[in-house]
Amino acid sequence: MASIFERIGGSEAVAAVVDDFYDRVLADPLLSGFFANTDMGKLKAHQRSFVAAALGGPQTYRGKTMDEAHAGLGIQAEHFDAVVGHLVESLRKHKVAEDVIASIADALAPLKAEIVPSEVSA
Ligand code: HEM
Repeated sequence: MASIFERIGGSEAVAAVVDDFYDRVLADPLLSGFFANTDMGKLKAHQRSFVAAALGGPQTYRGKTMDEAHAGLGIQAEHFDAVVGHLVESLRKHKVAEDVIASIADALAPLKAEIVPSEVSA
């Protein structure tokens, strides 16, 4: 059974999706502010890491946990959903099949709880 990575079309197709996704996130006024102080190299790495998480690829990232990396940034559910929405649009643009897109969205869903702080009432 082909991996999601293979079903998208391998590294070239994935690179094209990452570029398109990156442009969409930066062009979205809801999201661009989060990355205002992030340099471009780091931002590219961020989008690759996001796509890698979506593809369930080998976990090569050895940095902070997702909740440590995003603590204090004020990321809300709507921001997480908007980022996932841009990825879905990029995948559609590159003619990825809808069932593959659905698997990708499923793979990202569990990260939402780590990245969006829960609303704990004081
Ligand atoms: C599956 C979802 C995501 C993954 C896998 C992911 C991954 C990462 C990683 C690996 C880092 C770097 C941590 C470090 O410096 O050690 C990071 C930082 C960051 N992430 Fe995410 N992220 C995700 C979702 C989001 C979302 C939804 C937003 C905002 C809308 C966001 C905004 C940021 C920002 C602003 C930083 C700090 C960048 C900087 O250092 O300037 N991330 N993320």
